[in-house]
Amino acid sequence: MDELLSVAEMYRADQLAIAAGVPGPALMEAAGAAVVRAVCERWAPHPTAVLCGPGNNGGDGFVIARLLLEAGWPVRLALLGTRSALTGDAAVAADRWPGPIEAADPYILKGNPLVIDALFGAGLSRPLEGHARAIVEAMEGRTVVAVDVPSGLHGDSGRVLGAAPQAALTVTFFRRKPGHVLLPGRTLCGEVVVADIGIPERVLDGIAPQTAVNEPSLWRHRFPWPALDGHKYARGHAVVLGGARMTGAARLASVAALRAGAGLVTIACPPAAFPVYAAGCASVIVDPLEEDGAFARLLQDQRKNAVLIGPGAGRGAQTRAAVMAALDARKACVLDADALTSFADSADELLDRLDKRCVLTPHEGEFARLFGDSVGMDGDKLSRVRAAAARSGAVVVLKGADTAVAAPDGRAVVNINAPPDLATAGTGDVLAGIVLGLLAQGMDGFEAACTAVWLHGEAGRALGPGLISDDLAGALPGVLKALKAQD
Ligand SMILES: NC(=O)C1=CN([C@@H]2O[C@H](COP(=O)(O)OP(=O)(O)OC[C@H]3O[C@@H](n4cnc5c(N)ncnc54)[C@H](O)[C@@H]3O)[C@@H](O)[C@H]2O)[C@@H](O)CC1
Ligand SMILES: [K+]
Repeated sequence: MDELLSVAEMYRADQLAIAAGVPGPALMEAAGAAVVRAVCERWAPHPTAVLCGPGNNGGDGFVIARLLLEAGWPVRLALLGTRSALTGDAAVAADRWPGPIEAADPYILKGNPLVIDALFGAGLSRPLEGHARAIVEAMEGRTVVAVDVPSGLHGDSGRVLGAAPQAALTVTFFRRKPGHVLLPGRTLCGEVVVADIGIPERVLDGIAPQTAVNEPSLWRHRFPWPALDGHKYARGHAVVLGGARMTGAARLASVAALRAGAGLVTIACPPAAFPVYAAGCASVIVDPLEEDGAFARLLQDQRKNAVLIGPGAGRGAQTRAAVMAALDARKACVLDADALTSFADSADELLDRLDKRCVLTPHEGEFARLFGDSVGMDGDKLSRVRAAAARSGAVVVLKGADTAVAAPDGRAVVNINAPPDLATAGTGDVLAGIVLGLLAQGMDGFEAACTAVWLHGEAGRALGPGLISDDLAGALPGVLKALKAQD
């Protein structure tokens, strides 16, 4: 499993490693050596400027400078702050640096050296200003190798505090931090190498991280592959509420639910729209809602076990009533788009009714409308999605290029396989449909959401540039086949 450690958890990992007998200076020496290894694998000896900060990130820099010098590289080292202010392991590392210590002035970047950014790492505690900011800004356009994180990037949030350089390579230690995968951090890090610095794996038992990169090892063992002796009813019957006008959305979602493996999919739609839906995918059942209360009656069928409401549903009282009908019928639910926005003025009415068999799939705008009052929009993406899941009791998928998924019990993942080509109309409807198809097959809400987000990203990658949302479901068989081959 690819855990993501918060900054606090990483400090705890360091402490536990030291308590287990790995000395602090040995960790720093290993960290520096790992950076040098990564650098030497990628660049030939080259004039290099190592910029060291006032803490242990700077200590790593002293180790790096010494090891590069020993490897025959032309190295200059500059320190932000004074040598006498260094303490602990950083002071030990500085003692072992045989060369001069220059002032961290943008002048040191003259001649376009390779820049090793060891100014600030996990200890970043406030926005960069003054001298620190000037030297970071002077890195613009240079080739930068970041130690742990690009300085100024916050390891928990992925946000820039003041300024941060664009790195070509970031070498971090033991495990990635959320800031390496959340935007804009992921972009600023460039290539990320995770180095083993001698922290024993078992320290994770004492930390029990709750955050991970979304990858198949988290949920593959529970993927609902059809059984040889199974039949379509064993694979669930998913229902999609179809709208009167934006009919494409429910059609995209219904096909995606089928491709994700649902045994049957029904679109329940206004009678006037019946011909449009009926002329769509031949594998989808279309059921016109002839009179008031027809949707609730349709859901009385116990075999219909999962419901998607939102894509193209329209905003307002009718959609709110449909959501309440699905919740009253105790179906597994996916609520997306208009189903979320319809509760913008009465968020608590919805949030008080949800449980972990409900998956909400808002983008940032929908999230703001539903959770703006309870959770707010100031926190970073992971904190907000976690708070939203805790508030609602539902699984929340906060979409974007760095989609984050949280369960009400505190688990969360960040998804990193989605290509930018997915930023096109209708892809959200497809995602909602995949979640629905997996819920119909009995997957639990959090696992269904994580699986769906990953499959959606893989389908996007398989198609690449030029993809439109109509293509995505058709790419799922190839993605699923490759996933199955990993078993
Ligand atoms: N045993 C350990 O804890 C290990 C730590 N390692 C390195 O140590 C780093 C963490 O070290 P530290 O906890 O000393 O933290 P940092 O070295 O990241 O920064 C802390 C220092 O920066 C100052 N500072 C923070 N934000 C500032 C700002 N905006 N402007 C100016 N000064 C600012 C703080 O006052 C403090 O002096 C990691 O990122 C990693 O690179 C590695 O050597 C591996 C082992
Ligand atoms: K750094």
